[in-house]
This record gives sequence, C-alpha cells and structure tokens, in this order.
Amino acid sequence: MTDTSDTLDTLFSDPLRAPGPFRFDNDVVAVFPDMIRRSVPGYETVIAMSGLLAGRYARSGSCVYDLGCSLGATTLSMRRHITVPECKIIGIDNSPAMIERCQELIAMDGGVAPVELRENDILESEISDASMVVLNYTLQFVPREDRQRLLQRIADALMPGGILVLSEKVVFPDETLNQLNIDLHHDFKRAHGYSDLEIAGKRDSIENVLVPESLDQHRERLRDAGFSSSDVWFQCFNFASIIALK
Ligand SMILES: Nc1ncnc2c1ncn2[C@@H]1O[C@H](C[S@+](CC[C@H]([NH3+])C(=O)[O-])CC(=O)[O-])[C@@H](O)[C@H]1O
Ligand SMILES: O=C(O)C(=O)Cc1ccccc1
Repeated sequence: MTDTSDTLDTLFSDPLRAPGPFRFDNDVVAVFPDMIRRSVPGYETVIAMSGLLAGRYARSGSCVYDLGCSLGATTLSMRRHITVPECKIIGIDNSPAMIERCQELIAMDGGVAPVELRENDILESEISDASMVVLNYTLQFVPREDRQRLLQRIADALMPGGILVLSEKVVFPDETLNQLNIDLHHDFKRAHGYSDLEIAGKRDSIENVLVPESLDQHRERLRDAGFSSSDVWFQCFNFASIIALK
C-alpha cells in the first residue's frame, strides 16, 4: 500500500507529450489529492463544510450518498461528523482505480459510521432512503443530456427535509466576468506552482470532458427536479457550491 497523499502532480509537465482526453486512471489517482487541492479554489472548505452539513442533516436509519467519491475525501469528512446511529454512507465512483485506492483509505480511517463503496455509474446505481446526497465536482463530468434525470432520481430518493450539496466549476453569462474568473482560476493554479504549459495542457485535456454550466442553469434544473429551495452557499472564482432542500 503506497501513500499517495503528497505525490506531486506533474502529469501535464512534459512538453513532448500531447495530452489526451482526461481520464480518472491510475496516473491520476497517484497525484489526485495534490491535483485537486492545487486546482480547485475552495476545495478544502467545501469538503470540510460537507462534513458539518452531514452532522446536521444525516438521519438515523437513512443513507448519505457521496456521488463521484474519488478517494473519499467527502465521505471521510462526513463520517467524522455523523453521530446518529444506523446511518450508512454510500460512496459511488465508476473509476476502478479510484475505488480501489478509496477502499484502502477508508480501511485506514478510524471512523465509526459504516461506509459502503460501489464501483458503479451514478446514472445506474440505486439511490434510496437518503437524508443527504453530495455531488462534489462530479455532475460536471456527467453528459449534459443525463443531468436532469440524475437530479430527478436524487430528489425522488431524498426524504422530506433532506439536502443535496452540489459543487461545480461554473460559467458566467457575462463574457467579461467569465473571462476574468477563468484568468483568476489560472492565477490560482500558477500561485500553486503550475506552469503555463501545465495549465494549457490540462485545459485541453478536460475540454469536452468537464462541461461546466451557469448557476442559473443548475438552479433551474434543481427547481424542475422538485427541490423546494436552492442557493449558493460558497463560491471562489468559477467554482461554486449550492445547497438544495427537498
Ligand atoms: N457517471 C459517473 N459515475 C460515477 N462516478 C463518476 C461518473 N462520472 C465521473 N465520476 C467520478 O467523479 C469523480 C470526479 S472528482 C470528485 C471529487 C470528490 N467528490 C472529492 O470531493 O474529492 C472531481 C474532479 O476530479 O474534478 C471522479 O472520481 C470520477 O471517476
Ligand atoms: O484543473 C482544472 O482546471 C479543473 O477544472 C479542476 C479539475 C480538478 C481535477 C480533475 C479535473 C479537473
């Protein structure tokens, strides 16, 4: 078992290697904690506050879902805060490399709430009896035509009073503000040691793989799925997190 928690992300640093489409494979898993921390403004805050929200919303006898759980950062944060009995956390990810490493990290954690990990597509996997569902930076990788159906299934699975946390990279309708936020995100990456070559390589690699939408598009979809209220609780540049109540 290797500890990859501080392996530096240099995946896009080779000027001779043209990047292909981004995939959540073994190479990405090996650098993922470093990559996401240096790439997503506010990531640590969103993960920590997902835990606080779980402490408030997790119900006894219910399930709490971490959809697109990657290495289980959100799952572990929620596990630290869930004190009610008989509440199971279900983490789902369709990357075999992610789930394999996540399994090891969960086993090393001393938390008490039971955790079930599924290597599965969140579009296929059963979601039911949920008091809380989290999509931390995952919906952006789901094909746009499947997003409404997924949110409808989540809304249907949530009990009254349940909560969805939806964190995403977003676009802005105002073109000037949109470009400013993209530039500020790239400044953030540069400040965390990524070169212009790495930033451009990653940008090309995630094009058409990570497809961001506007906050209005997200909120309209949540309304159509039957959530009674939703609003942004956190934003840093073009990364935002919404809470939606059933
Ligand atoms: N259809 C799908 N079904 C299941 N998993 C999927 C699907 N599409 C993508 N994924 C998975 O969603 C995760 C997105 S990362 C989430 C970070 C995590 N939430 C965190 O808080 O650390 C965000 C990022 O890398 O920017 C990856 O592990 C994919 O395999
Ligand atoms: O790096 C980026 O530009 C992002 O938008 C965030 C990200 C983080 C980890 C994997 C893919 C995208």
